[in-house]
Amino acid sequence: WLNMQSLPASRSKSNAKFPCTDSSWPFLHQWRSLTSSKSILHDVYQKQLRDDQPYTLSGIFGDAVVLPPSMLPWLLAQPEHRLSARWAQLDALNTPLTFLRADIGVNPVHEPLVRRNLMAHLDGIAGLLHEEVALALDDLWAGNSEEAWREVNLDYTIRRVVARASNRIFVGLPLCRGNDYIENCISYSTRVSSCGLLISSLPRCLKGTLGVVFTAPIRLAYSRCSNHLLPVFKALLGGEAPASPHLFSSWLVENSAKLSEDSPERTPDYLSRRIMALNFAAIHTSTLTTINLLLDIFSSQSAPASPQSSVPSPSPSQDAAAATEAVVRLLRDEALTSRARWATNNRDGKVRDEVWSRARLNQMPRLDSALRESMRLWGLVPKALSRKVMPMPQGQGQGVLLPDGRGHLPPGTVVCLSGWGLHHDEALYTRPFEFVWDRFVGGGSSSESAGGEEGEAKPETEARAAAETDRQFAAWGIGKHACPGRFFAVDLIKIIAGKVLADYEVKLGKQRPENIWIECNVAPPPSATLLVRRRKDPV
Ligand code: HEM
Repeated sequence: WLNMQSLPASRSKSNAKFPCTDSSWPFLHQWRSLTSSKSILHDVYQKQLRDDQPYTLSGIFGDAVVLPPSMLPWLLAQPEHRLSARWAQLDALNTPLTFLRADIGVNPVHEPLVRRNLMAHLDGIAGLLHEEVALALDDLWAGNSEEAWREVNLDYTIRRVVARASNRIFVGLPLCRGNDYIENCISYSTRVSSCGLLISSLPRCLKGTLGVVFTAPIRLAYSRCSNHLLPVFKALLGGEAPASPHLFSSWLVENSAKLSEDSPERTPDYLSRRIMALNFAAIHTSTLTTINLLLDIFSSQSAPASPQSSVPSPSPSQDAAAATEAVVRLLRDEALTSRARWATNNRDGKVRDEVWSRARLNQMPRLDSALRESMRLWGLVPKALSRKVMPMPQGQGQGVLLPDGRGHLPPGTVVCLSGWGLHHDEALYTRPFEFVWDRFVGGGSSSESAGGEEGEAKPETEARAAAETDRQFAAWGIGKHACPGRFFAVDLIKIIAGKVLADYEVKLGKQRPENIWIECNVAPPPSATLLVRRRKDPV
């Protein structure tokens, strides 16, 4: 623990001597990386396919050594105490500072509950997620009128839908609908990311003092959220509120009872901070992924993946709007078929009750494929699988040797792979820069040389569900540290997108707005809007 703390906190400087990803002067490539990471990450991957060498990537927010794709199996085999995923994540956003209590990030007791309890309850919570999504979307998109078209800001509205639905499972009713709580959850999760990045750009000597100033907005957001969370946990701990099988706050309290009497993890304050760490993991990531998916679907113009596909190819004479309409129709048909199969209707044919379950969500292969394809195209971590070289106990050597003597990495070095390069590798994905929505439905020619997680050969037409990880798809990470919340996130995003497809008419301007890059972070533009109108008679 002491060893870990004594490592340079964030803004890693690579002492390893590898060629730079960019031939300009060292100072210049830090600045160039701020706006040009997309081409830098693409070029370095292409170079590595030829020379199989590591490269140093310099950036304002820290340096990293980009390993060639051939080293992926070696990287995955390294134990956490040598190459640490956790410390790479903690450093990247300075979470020991930005989570306000170092041990919330360093000792993530909420993580096993995501792996175990959240996974085990996915079936039971799908209906709750749907109920919250439906209400939140109607509040934010439909307003009082079903007649008029409305222009909605995607970032503003989807962030609130995601925050409300996630908190339906994290803390339950009525808090998940409390305006002050939700606004401050959003503020907290946004500020942990932005302040974390800002602190990363500071010289080490200024982090302590300026860190306190920069984290002030996070303190404020936490303090406001804790006004709501502390009473919830006091009631759960005191037995005044019943435990619930589908509530993360209940699982946290149950778990804390197994810890020693004097553990701070048993206090309402720590339990509240755990909920905020979950909000941080869930809100920003799921919001951006949903927005990318909606923008991709409602601007889709690509030919289908397979010539046998049921989607008509846009011909030169067919206008873009007709091509998009054809894709939307197929996805909407799937959403409506699913509703028809899982709903009970009133006598007048209107839906009375809908069953939501994993079985239902698993029967939406078109939407699954579109989501996976959107994540392939825009994966939120273009610098994938970041790992930090940890110091070894005395006598066991310092640092890590790369395979085949291709270099030595001193402690503190951060390594990664070019996830962007991997996802846009023409040998793995035909038409790599296009949104081919049905690429993973099966029957497509998506990943010709695709292998599974264990490297086994996969047939060309293999369908891939959005939450699956494999060695050609790094959007969730790969291997034992792959995102444990991905099944929950995929269910939520499919529920939101399915609802939009079934119940709303949507128009997007002529072109999909360009995503923005800030160093190795890529996101849809916060100003992106859609024109929406609630369908009068969705079915
Ligand atoms: C679309 C939404 C999401 C995306 C794109 C995403 C992506 C990721 C990625 C790329 C990693 C790092 C993997 C690595 O280093 O190899 C990660 C880790 C993690 N994610 Fe997610 N995530 C999402 C949603 C969630 C949600 C909803 C939760 C919790 C409910 C969650 C909890 C976690 C945790 C606890 C880790 C750390 C795992 C570890 O280090 O072993 N994520 N996520």
